[in-house]
Amino acid sequence: MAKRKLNRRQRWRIEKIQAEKRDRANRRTDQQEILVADDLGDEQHGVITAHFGQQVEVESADGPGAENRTTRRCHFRATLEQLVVGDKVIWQPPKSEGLGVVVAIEPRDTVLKRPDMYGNLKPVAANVEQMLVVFAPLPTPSSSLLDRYLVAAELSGIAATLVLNKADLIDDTLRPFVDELSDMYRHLGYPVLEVCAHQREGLTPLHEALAGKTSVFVGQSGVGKSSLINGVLPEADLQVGELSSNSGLGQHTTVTARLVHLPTGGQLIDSPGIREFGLWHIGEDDLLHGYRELSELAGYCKFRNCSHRNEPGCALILAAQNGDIDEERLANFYQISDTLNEDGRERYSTDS
Ligand SMILES: Nc1nc2c(ncn2[C@@H]2O[C@H](COP(=O)(O)OP(=O)(O)OP(=O)(O)O)[C@@H](O)[C@H]2O)c(=O)[nH]1
Ligand SMILES: [Zn+2]
Repeated sequence: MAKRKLNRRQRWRIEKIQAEKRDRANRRTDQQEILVADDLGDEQHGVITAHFGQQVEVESADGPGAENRTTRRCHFRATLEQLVVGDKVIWQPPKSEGLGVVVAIEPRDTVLKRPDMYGNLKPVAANVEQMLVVFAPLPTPSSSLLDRYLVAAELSGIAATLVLNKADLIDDTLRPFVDELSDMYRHLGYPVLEVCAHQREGLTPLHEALAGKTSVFVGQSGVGKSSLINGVLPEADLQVGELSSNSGLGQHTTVTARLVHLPTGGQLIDSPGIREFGLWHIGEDDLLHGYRELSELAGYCKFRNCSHRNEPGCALILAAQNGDIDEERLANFYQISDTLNEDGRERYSTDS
């Protein structure tokens, strides 16, 4: 059969496909070289402190204090589930020059997830112990939005602390409103700290709350998360600041998370993806479990399948009528529940 002459466009397409094939083959060889190499040292424990596509940064510590910490770039075995910042891992250093290899992930205590661009839930951080939910007099706080973060924290098994920033803006008119809001959450057992990132006031209790734990800051855009993070981080550790400066205008362009150490001994994990953390994957039953005072009562409803909307003998409605629980929380529960679509996914992020 006579060979058909290809036009320029067709030749370009074929060259592109061949280049992609070569690229894939090179990547495979690269991986094989890493995995079959027997020039790796003993297994060590480490924590993922940053993720860069095909590589991660792993930190190991020989003892307490920054002087005992070392970080090393590593590849990871292709068979591992997706590694995220905060993951505790087993890795092997190279015997000579080069990259280490992460060979196993230790079971995660907690995991924060969010949907990727295709809507599939992907982990973004692991082993977070504390969520600092930031709010401020401006933008005007919404208890429904705060509840969303708190529910997400409860359902992830992460302790939550509320941080009221921009205390300098609380005048006599605003004071009763923010106090009422803070008291509602304090009564539920959530600590509420009042701080001012601009005047660096109230930072001592914040440092104390951060000490010895792995924390994340979450909250609506503009409440001052970047300002607070810069306030608690030492000068030398401004990587988080660099990340957050991308989102200073509300544009979350950087997706890489990073774990940094605080002078107080705690750790902070930060990324724009974590800051937008929301109720991505919950159904109505889960939602109730995220409301600590409501879920406790639900067992006392007259009907086992009570929807807690208008049934006689609903323990939640009765408690709200008697003033035993805050009506605002019940109203928020209804409102969030209404935004859950049929397959149990929240249609709106906490950033909306
Ligand atoms: N008055 C006052 N303004 C503050 C304070 N802290 C932060 N701000 C201001 O609030 C605005 C938003 O602060 P950011 O730190 O960028 O807020 P953010 O929550 O990180 O915002 P995103 O990056 O969009 O999520 C900036 O103009 C800050 O200067 C404060 O304590 N008092
Ligand atoms: Zn009920």
